[in-house]
Amino acid sequence: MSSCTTATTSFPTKVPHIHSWKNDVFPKNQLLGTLSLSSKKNSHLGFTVKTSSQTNFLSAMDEDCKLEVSSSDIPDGYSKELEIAVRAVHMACLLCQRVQDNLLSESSEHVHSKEDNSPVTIADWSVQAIVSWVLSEAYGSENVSIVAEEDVEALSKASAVGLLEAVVRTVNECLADAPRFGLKGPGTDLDAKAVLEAISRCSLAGATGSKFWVLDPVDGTLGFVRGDQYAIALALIEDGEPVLGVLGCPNYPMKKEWLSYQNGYRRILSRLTSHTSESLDKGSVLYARKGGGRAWMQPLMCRENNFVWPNSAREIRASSIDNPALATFCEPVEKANSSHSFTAGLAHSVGLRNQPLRVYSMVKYAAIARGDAEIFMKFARAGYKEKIWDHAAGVLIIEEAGGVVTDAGGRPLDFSKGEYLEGLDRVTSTFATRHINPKNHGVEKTKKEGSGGARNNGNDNGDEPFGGFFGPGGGFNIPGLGGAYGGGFGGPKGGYAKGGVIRPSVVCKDKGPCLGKKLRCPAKCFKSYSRAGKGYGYGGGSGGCTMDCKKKCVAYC
Ligand SMILES: Nc1ncnc2c1ncn2[C@@H]1O[C@H](COP(=O)(O)OS(=O)(=O)O)[C@@H](OP(=O)(O)O)[C@H]1O
Ligand SMILES: [Mg+2]
Repeated sequence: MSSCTTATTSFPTKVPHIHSWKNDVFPKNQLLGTLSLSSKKNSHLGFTVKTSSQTNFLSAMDEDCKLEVSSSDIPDGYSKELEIAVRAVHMACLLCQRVQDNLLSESSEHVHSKEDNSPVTIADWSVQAIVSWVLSEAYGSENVSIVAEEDVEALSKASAVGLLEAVVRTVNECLADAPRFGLKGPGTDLDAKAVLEAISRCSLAGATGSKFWVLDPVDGTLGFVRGDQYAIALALIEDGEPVLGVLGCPNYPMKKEWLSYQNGYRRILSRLTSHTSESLDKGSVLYARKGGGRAWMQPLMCRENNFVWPNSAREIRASSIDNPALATFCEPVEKANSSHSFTAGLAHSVGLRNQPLRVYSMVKYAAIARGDAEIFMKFARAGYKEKIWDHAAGVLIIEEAGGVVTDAGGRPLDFSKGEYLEGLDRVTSTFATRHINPKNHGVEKTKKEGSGGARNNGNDNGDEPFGGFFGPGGGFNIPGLGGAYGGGFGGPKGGYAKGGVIRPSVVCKDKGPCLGKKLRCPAKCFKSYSRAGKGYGYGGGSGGCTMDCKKKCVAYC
């Protein structure tokens, strides 16, 4: 019998409640306390981990703690890959925490500029090196294809000798800890050549293969250098679809309530309190594999402890809130990455009332998967092409947690076309929506058709569900999306134009008092947009409403 236990939570009772997030990442009045987290009671004990199928690469040090429990409802595929990926990401989180601590205490000596002016730190290269090294050791470098964000160009220059030394040192410090994560270390330190090789083994060319890993070593580099949220994102893609996703979120705590404690306070408090696996300053690692319908969240381990797989993981579920007024959407912190004014208009038009949750990096995906928010909107500048490593891990985790991820047109994201997400609907945009029963809400149909709200612009009888993401009668209707692109709503017969905006109408198909009744969105629910911002190019009108086809038979804003 396993002697391992799940550590209990240590939470100081007299902690000041502080809402002042750096850069307003979690704005004041943010709902963090008001959204209900729909967590299942399951522990991680149902998760299959077959130690017999693992290679010697996994050290024997935590054999006692491995669970031999099998589970019929979780597919067994990728269990070895998942375990190694989770261990590697935990190790990378520790590396990043160390570098971030140094960064915050030593000024910006460790921050460098890439050609696109985004800051890149020692952590980016070091994480890429260690993940590449770990995967190559596990499978043989010739068998592993990794697509990752960083290259070695800047690091190989004669002028970057000091930088390279710092990366090599960081990599070796981290790998020296490998046994604590149940991974075999290199034995002797890697030299600069080996580190550069590990980094450059990750090539963009691999993105066209049928099976490859995709890594964003530090997603949300801005958040990282500002001492805020960031993520380490590792996914395995097979035949164009993510099959494994692991998201390391070193500043995203296990408990939603802890989000309201400012990062710096959490760090100080945790040093004053006893360390457990859920100390206040500890972040988390989220993971899932395709088809299981389950996603998990683990606390980062304390620095002096050994990592035990898969102890302390708890199942997470996407939110089940279905009232837009209670829902929250996430979006990037930086306006340059996504138009805040556009999303504000869209949010208003669909009845979202809460302040947006602006958070750096793929932690937005973590927030949705954990049920801290319901929707993710990102509308990048025209011409910007989304990269696969900024989405792959998060998409899978959300989907397995019960959410839906599509582009603005309701189509699933396509990871089969190389380094970029090609063919995103019109502008680059992604949506992550809450858990919803597709059959009840008309999503299945729109997904099959390969479109969503915008698809219904061409609806010529006004009878079909609009809104693409969610049909009438439940969930959020997001008709504003189609309208905001200039298409309006409804169609030549079913729609009604006012001020350049076509109002949708719907004939209710739900059995009950509303069956057959025609509902039309009130005109006041719509307003026109000329542009969302320089360079964004969103035109047309926007607006939307919710149709209650179940009980009250009314359409309201
Ligand atoms: N102009 C522009 N538009 C849209 N997206 C861009 C743009 N430039 C960069 N990126 C990519 O966005 C990643 C950061 O996205 P976020 O959603 O985390 O944005 S934000 O940091 O919260 O503002 C960021 O990831 P990292 O580079 O890993 O930080 C980039 O891949
Ligand atoms: Mg990124």
